[in-house]
Amino acid sequence: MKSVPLRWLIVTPFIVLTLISGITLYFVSTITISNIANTVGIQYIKEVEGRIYDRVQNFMEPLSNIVDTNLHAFSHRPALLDDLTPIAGRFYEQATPYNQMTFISTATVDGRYVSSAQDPINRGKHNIAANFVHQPLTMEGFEYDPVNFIGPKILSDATFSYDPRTRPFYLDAIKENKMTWSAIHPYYGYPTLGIGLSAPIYDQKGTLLGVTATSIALRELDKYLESLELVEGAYIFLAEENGALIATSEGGELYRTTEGLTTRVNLNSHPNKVLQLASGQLATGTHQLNVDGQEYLYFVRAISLNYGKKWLIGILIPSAYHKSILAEYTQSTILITLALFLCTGLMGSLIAWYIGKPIHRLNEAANNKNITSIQQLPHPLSNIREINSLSQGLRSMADNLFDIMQNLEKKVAERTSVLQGENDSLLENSLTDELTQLYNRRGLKQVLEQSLGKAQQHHQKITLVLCDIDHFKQINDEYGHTAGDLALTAVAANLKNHTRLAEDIVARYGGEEFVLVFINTEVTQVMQRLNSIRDHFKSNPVVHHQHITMSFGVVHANADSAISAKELIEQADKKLYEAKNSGRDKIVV
Ligand SMILES: Nc1nc2c(ncn2[C@@H]2O[C@H](COP(=O)(O)OP(=O)(O)OP(=O)(O)O)[C@@H](O)[C@H]2O)c(=O)[nH]1
Repeated sequence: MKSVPLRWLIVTPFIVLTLISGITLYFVSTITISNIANTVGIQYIKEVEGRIYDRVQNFMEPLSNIVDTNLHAFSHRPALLDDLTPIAGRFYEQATPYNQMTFISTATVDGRYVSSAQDPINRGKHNIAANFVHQPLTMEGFEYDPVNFIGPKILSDATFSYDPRTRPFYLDAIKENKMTWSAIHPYYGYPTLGIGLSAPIYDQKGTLLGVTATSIALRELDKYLESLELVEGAYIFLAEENGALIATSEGGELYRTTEGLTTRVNLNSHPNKVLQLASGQLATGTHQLNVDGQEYLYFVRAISLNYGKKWLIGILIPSAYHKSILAEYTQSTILITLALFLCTGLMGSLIAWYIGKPIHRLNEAANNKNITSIQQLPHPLSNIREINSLSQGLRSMADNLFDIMQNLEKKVAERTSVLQGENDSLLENSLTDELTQLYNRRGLKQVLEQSLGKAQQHHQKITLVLCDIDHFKQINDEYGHTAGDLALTAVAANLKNHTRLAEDIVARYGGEEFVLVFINTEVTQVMQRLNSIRDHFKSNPVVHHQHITMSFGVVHANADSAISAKELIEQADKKLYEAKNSGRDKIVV
């Protein structure tokens, strides 16, 4: 199996994980992002819509509460309507908390009218209007007086003839004979719409006493929608069920006056194309709207006010908005994830390097032919316990091996020395004649060739003598073999005594035949030696008073002669043969 580097083993899983995570995150985010964006968008819309719903409800609630309260009071205590002056104070106080409560009024069946009148735009302009104070059915404006309720007349206000029973709020309430909403209408002279709620007053016997009403300016709702901080490109509208606008986040006009004719702005005629197209889908619920290629999430919710009034809230948000936010988040998440994996991979690589480096060093030392490279490894080798214990193990193994090797070397040296001795002894034995301790024929061959080569190299003379004991058989026959051996030993000693130990050679050539080699010696000197040898035999018996003689064949080679050892011996043999044949005890040169 192919081995894998530690670094790759650690880093590869992180690279694979990074790729898988990146690809998975990319696909998951691409597929789910639009669903999530829609869900988030709808959540956002619902949250905004809830706030608007509550705001509109809170805004409109006082209207019906006040009418309800007054209706209840007058129908149970009709006498209150006998004097409308305190009613002026009551209405003034009721309107005080609400800046947009333009009128809180009551008209009686006999045509009297009193109201708390409030400027729909300019806050603080809060007065009393009544048509019975100085002249019946003549409307006048009055300052509020906390004691008398109706204070001095406001001179700047126009005085005009006014019969409330001819006004829509009165007529509608009588006609419907119940709590009735007025149509939403502009306040003349003011840039705001308004709406009223009126109810006929009956006493407990069912006698009609008049009509009580309130009206409110709706400009606050428009300002509220405008003030909402929405995502860029979003729109909100508040409209009636037929699409007539009550308020928008646009802050655009809500009614137009053309040639004295005032008309409400409807969604379907709105200059903003998004709002205009929104008019096509006023059913409550979630819709998708495409305006010039731009997708909008569009949500419509109904607001049910008291007494059967129903309005619509519409919210439009560009779908791209949440998608782009989510895409940014997803992108960041992917990048952070990838960066994390990358860092982890790098960290893994560093760890691998940290672990791998001492292992690599161990490996190098282990592969080195010199065992000391393991012994010389630093200690501790690494901060990793396992690697240190491996290094320690390897070091002690190397120490043991080192000791074993040293012992082995010592034993081999000892053994080699013994073998060398044995070898020397064997060699000596193989070259020496056991009986006479002279060179045997093999020894003679070896030393003769060396001496001959040396003599020829140094241009020295060399003389070889082959000699044989005469009639040696008779000694054996007469005295036995042991005596013959003693005789041979005595001959060898005599020959040896007449040669120079360092330079000359004495050898037993075989049986009772011997060889003498004289280096750098004149023939006359050789002859002297041979004669001395012969003399010694004459005066010294070799065994049992037995004297012997020897025959000699002498070959002399000059300094420049190129004769071989073999030729020397052959020639000497011939001379010896001559000596033997010519009567023995002779030297033939
Ligand atoms: N004791 C003993 N006798 C040996 C040894 N080697 C050879 N001989 C004897 O030497 C004798 C040699 O005899 P021969 O070859 O007939 O020669 P010889 O009697 O000396 O006569 P010539 O050489 O002709 O003078 C034989 O009897 C051998 O047995 C040895 O190592 N010990």
